[in-house]
Amino acid sequence: MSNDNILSVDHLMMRFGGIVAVNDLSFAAERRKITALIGPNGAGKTTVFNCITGFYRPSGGAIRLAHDDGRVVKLERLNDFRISRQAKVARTFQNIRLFPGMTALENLMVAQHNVLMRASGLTFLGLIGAPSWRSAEERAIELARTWLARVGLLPRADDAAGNLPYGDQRRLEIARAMCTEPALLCLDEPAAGLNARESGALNELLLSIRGEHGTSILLIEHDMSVVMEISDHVVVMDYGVKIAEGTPQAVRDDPKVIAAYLGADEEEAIAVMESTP
Ligand SMILES: Nc1ncnc2c1ncn2[C@@H]1O[C@H](COP(=O)(O)OP(=O)(O)OP(=O)(O)O)[C@@H](O)[C@H]1O
Repeated sequence: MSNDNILSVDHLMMRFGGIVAVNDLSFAAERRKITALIGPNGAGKTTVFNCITGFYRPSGGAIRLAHDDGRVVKLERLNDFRISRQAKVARTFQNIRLFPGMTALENLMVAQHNVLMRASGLTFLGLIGAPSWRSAEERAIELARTWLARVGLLPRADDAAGNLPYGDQRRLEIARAMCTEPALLCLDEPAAGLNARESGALNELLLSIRGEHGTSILLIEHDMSVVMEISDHVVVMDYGVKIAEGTPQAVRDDPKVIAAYLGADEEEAIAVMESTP
């Protein structure tokens, strides 16, 4: 890997009472690349995400995010609100967390709440319809419509998010995260529950977010067809520690990785070994 890392995780520790969920984990995610974090169930992947995105305060170690302009943010010291606002880290969750009764467009407007609240002068300018507020609102609608189009959901902009098919809801969540204009996009199992066609569409979307949009992506994923096809770098965890990292091809052929998956779940082990990068 080059040294242009957007994220550096150094000696990360996370303990829950007597359980050591993440044990002295170090890895980096390169700027404008897709880094995948994989490993059998319970390996500690989501805990790492929760530390990066401020849901958990790590028991030890450092997590640094380096912006394009050289500014470095110490994520382990910030709460989740500041991490999304100052560090520009956005995430999606294993379970879909949209507002089901709001339309697809409204879900993307809610994501821009911080920008709109500032533009509204904490509601006053919004109430009187000040020009600065109106132009901020127009920009927010434009950004929302751009991302709806990018994920193929513009025709369904006015449909309730909860009425969309499952695969569409997953893409809408990614669009919502992108409306916050993140420097780093963290996706927790975005392919969970998708069929092969939907996984293919997800791959294309993530490659375009990395390629055309230039956003760095950190991905937890069990679907090896996604991991092997789109990742630039793969970090493999087992029992809270890193057991391997490298290109998709290198980790797929690594005996330690195969052993970890064999010990965990036969179906997953076969998926790793049969996957083609
Ligand atoms: N809030 C918590 N309190 C106590 N233990 C926890 C907590 N969160 C995670 N753990 C434990 O930490 C370990 C790692 O869990 P984690 O969810 O990070 O694994 P994972 O690799 O994301 O698993 P999966 O692929 O199944 O989502 C597990 O043993 C889990 O039970």
